[in-house]
Amino acid sequence: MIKVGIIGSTGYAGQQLVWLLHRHRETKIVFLSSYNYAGLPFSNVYPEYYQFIQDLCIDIHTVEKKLSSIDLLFIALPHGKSFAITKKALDLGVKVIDLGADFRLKNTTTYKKWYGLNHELPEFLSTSVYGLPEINKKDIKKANLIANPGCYPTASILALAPLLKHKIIDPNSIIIDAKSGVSGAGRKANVATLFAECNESIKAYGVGCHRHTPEIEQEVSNIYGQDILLSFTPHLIPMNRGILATCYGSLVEKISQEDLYKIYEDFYKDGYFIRIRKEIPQTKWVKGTNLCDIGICIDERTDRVIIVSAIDNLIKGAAGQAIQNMNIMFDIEETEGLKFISMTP
Ligand SMILES: NC(=O)C1=CN([C@@H]2O[C@H](COP(=O)(O)OP(=O)(O)OC[C@H]3O[C@@H](n4cnc5c(N)ncnc54)[C@H](OP(=O)(O)O)[C@@H]3O)[C@@H](O)[C@H]2O)C=CC1
Ligand SMILES: CC(=O)N[C@@H](CCC(=O)OP(=O)(O)O)C(=O)O
Repeated sequence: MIKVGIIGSTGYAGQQLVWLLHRHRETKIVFLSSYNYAGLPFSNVYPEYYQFIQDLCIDIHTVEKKLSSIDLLFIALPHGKSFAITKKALDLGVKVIDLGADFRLKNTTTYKKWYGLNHELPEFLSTSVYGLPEINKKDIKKANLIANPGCYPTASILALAPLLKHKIIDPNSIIIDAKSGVSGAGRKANVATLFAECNESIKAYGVGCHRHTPEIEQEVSNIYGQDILLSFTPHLIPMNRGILATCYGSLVEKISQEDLYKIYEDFYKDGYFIRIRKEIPQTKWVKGTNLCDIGICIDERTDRVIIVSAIDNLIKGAAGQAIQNMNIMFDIEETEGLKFISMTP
């Protein structure tokens, strides 16, 4: 049994970890922690867990005392809040999976520029691993610290990786147009995600300046083997969960739809969670699952390729991917606790 603790368990991403781990056969939750709800039962915060999860939420000081009783710490806190506890855990030999962004960007100047914070643990960046299993599985196996990818980057990088690995598109032609449900913004009060503000409306935000841009650029540059700059525009959609990323690139030479389909199938042949679809996917097909559905279209008129990927932001975009990483790190079946089909309707 892998003994785990969850910090930030009362947020949307943390709560989703609890939901998934509850039925994971190889883990035991040792503690859940919260900031505002410390001392209260988890099921007071989320009454749907009544009878199933009886743990009290503990505070950060109690977490520190309990670190030596776990094998793995999940952290689901806002940016900039993970540094101190990550160091304490790693010093005690506890592995860490951080669902936030504090260890994703390898360059501290880039982190400062996009997050407005000084990086407090630069010495950990050379060994932290970007936890996208379909790309970095070998490194994840050996890692002690995983930077779990952002939700938009997960959908975007998985959509673009085969095109870049095989140099099928001009790397400077990439445009990503992505949409997210409101749970992507977290549970904290936020005027933009109030029902009356976002229902019956769609808006672009972070246009030209969203902090996931450098994260996507870093990872696609690694895959391509050369620095890439791209355009990324996120949109808020009035639904609870889901991300749809529509990615465009200019072909460097003509390729048939069938050949490109084969390239994608081959690239993801070991990726249980990646489904290369003959149709263009919808978020509904992956809602509540750890799947990423990818649809491919060659636009012969413009010599562009259009790739559409769909994920659930809280599962493949956060908690599910974190558990997939845990499974790989602890050498258990990669799909343990994650084999769901979306619930319809
Ligand atoms: N939502 C999503 O789709 C995704 C989120 N992530 C990342 O996961 C992390 C958590 O996000 P999410 O669950 O959405 O956010 P929420 O706002 O829903 O939850 C944040 C959690 O952090 C705790 N917290 C808030 N402020 C502090 C603080 N100052 N010190 C300690 N704890 C604090 C909260 O505690 P309390 O409840 O007690 O206030 C809560 O448990 C973030 O880094 C986010 O970027 C990554 C991918 C997708
Ligand atoms: C709809 C919405 O607001 N989404 C969030 C993305 C959340 C996420 O995955 O991001 P991090 O883990 O990098 O914070 C946003 O755009 O800020």
